[in-house]
Amino acid sequence: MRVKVCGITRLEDALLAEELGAYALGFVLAPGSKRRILPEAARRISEALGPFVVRVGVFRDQPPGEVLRLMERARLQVAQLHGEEPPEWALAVGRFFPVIKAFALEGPAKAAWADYPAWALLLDGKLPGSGKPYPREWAQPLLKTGKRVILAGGITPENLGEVLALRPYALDLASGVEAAPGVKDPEKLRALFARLRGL
Ligand SMILES: O=C(O)c1ccccc1N[C@@H]1O[C@H](COP(=O)(O)O)[C@@H](O)[C@H]1O
Repeated sequence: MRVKVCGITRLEDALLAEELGAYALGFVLAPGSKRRILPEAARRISEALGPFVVRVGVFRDQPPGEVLRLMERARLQVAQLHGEEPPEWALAVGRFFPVIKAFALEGPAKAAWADYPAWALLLDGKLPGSGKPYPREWAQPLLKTGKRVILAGGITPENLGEVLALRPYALDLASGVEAAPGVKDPEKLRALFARLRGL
């Protein structure tokens, strides 16, 4: 299973996640986040990683020009739009970087979201990065469309089985493997990848 570890702010966390087998690492460049990282700090981490781990920038309601500037400054590879961005913004960013579009669930996902112009769609709870899960069956209408769907929102090493059962394209975790916002817990990271190998 592809796993993105999000909310990276420290080099040691990034290197451990890479070593354990993370497919992608997320750097939150959205204002107001308790996991926000400056683009220069994200760049230093990005440049220390090997070539086979995807560097994702996470944005919320930032116009395409700002997203593209930050992506370049931080040397990231995929843009995750986590707000109410109109499709035109994703198209503008998508001319330069693959886009992941996140949707906040307050009820069942809408199959029509599959038409949003993005490489993959991400389903999160109402409050991004809050660690609060939603009823997992809410993901089904979008999963059934055949679009690449990434599941996020309150995933932990303990509840991994219930999200894996839905057979998403990938999983995305922030708080479930943290000791504090922006600080990963090495034991939780190890538990996550050990469980993934065992399931
Ligand atoms: O983590 C944040 O602070 C954040 C801020 C703004 C947009 C997205 C954010 N995080 C995303 O939230 C989910 C993970 O949430 P959880 O903590 O595992 O419940 C993931 O998609 C992050 O990219």
